[in-house]
Parts: sequence; C-alpha cells; structure tokens
Amino acid sequence: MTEILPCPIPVIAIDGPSASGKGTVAQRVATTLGYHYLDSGAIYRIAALAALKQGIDWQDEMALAEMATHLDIRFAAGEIYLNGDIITEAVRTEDISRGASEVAVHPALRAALLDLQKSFRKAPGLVADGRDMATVVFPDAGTKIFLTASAEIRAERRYKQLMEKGIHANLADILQDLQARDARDSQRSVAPLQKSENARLLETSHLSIDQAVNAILDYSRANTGKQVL
Ligand SMILES: Nc1ncnc2c1ncn2[C@@H]1O[C@H](COP(=O)(O)OP(=O)(O)O)[C@@H](O)[C@H]1O
Ligand SMILES: Nc1ccn([C@H]2C[C@H](O)[C@@H](COP(=O)(O)OP(=O)(O)O)O2)c(=O)n1
Repeated sequence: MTEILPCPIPVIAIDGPSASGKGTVAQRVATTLGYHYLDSGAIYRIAALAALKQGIDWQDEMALAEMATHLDIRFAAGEIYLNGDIITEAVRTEDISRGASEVAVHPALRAALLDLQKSFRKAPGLVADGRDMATVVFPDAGTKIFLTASAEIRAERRYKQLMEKGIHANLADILQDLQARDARDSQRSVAPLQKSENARLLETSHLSIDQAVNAILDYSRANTGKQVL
C-alpha cells in the first residue's frame, strides 16, 4: 500500500544581505498570500539586546546560548516584546545591528535559536527572511530566493529609510558599516550568508519594491507543491 504523507506547510525563504529589501518584500509577500512572517534577523537583534541588558559579552558564546534558552520573546501587532517590554525600536539601532551580526557568529547561539525559528512554520504558510532560511532553518522550503542589490544602492536605501524616520545618518558611514557586516555575515564558519545552490537570485538594484514582490509571487506560484531539496 502506498503511504500518503501529509503535505508540508509551505515556506518561502528569502535570504540576502543587509538593506537588500528582505523585510519589506517578505512582509508584502506574506500579506498577499495570507501567510505568517518570520523576521529571523529580529531574533538575533533581540539576543544582542538581551545580552547587553544582562551584562553578557557578545563574544561569550556559552553564556549567550544559555541566555537564549530562556528568552521571553513575543511578536504581536507589529511590536516586539522582550520580557513584556516593547523593544521594537531599541533593536533597530546601529549598535544593535552590529551586535546582532557579532552574536550571530556563534554556533551554540545559532543552535539554541533554531527551534524558536522553526516554530513560526504554521498553516497556511510562512514567509521567512534572514541569512540562512534556505540553507539551515527551512532547507525544504518550496521557494528559495536570494535577494540582493549593490552595496551602494543598499546603503542609499538604508540612508533614506533612516532619514524618513528622522534619524540623522551619514551615507559613507552606512556604506562602511554595511560592508563590514556583509563581510562578517558571509565569512563566519557556521550558516554563512550565501546563496543556496537551488535559490533563485533576485538582483533588485534596478527593481521597484512592487516588481520584486511580484517576481517572488510569480516564482512561488510556479513552484507550488514542489519541495526544493
Ligand atoms: N526594490 C526596492 N527598491 C527601492 N527601495 C527598496 C526596495 N526594496 C526595499 N527598499 C527599501 O529599502 C529599505 C531597506 O529595506 P529592508 O526591507 O529594511 O531591508 P532588509 O530587511 O534586507 O535589511 C526600506 O526603506 C525599503 O523600503
Ligand atoms: N537568519 C539570520 C538573520 C540575521 N542574522 C544576523 C546577521 C545580521 O547582520 C544580523 C541582523 O539581521 P537583519 O536581517 O535584522 O539585518 P538587516 O535588516 O538585513 O540589516 O543578524 C543571521 O546571522 N542569520
């Protein structure tokens, strides 16, 4: 008799470097499809902030991994809560961006955060963005996208984003920080930022947000029901 296996909950995995548009595009794709959304970068940002609050060094791998096993995190109505406090803005500072990238190099911390990330996979589906969504967290995702743009364009996008929020910024500093983070995220030994072999490359330097969203929706529709292993 042929065994009928349950159909896995679909996942659209979107990886890419900083300010490539992952969060913006992933949230729009999720809203269009009525899927859940995982901002995995926020989890590394929360870990960096929680460590700072608890006086744990960003280099102390074992203390970070221990801390991660009892993080009280909640995402609700667009806000992020840590131990009941709203930290949505606090995790977006440049300091915490660097901290997230620094704590993210530690294999024990990454392992401790794995189940939490996987728990976001709920019906009817999930759109997840980060650095290792397609390679490590959801390797069976049916749609895998590697979203990118040139470093100069990404720095300009981040600059505009900060200016819109009324945050003063310097374009040259942003470009430098972004390149340092790209290098650290790509060169670490575990789950480095890299295009999964079977991911679709989407270069957005000359695409609008709508064009990027539509390209992903089209590609995902063409992939429905398939698992890219
Ligand atoms: N294709 C695009 N064209 C122009 N601006 C974009 C595009 N994609 C994203 N943006 C803008 O770039 C900024 C950074 O995007 P964000 O989603 O925060 O990137 P990431 O999550 O990769 O860091 C946002 O202000 C967003 O509106
Ligand atoms: N899946 C992930 C997501 C983020 N990280 C790390 C590496 C990144 O520099 C930081 C912050 O990620 P985040 O996606 O929030 O950063 P950007 O919005 O792209 O600038 O966390 C990771 O190692 N793995």
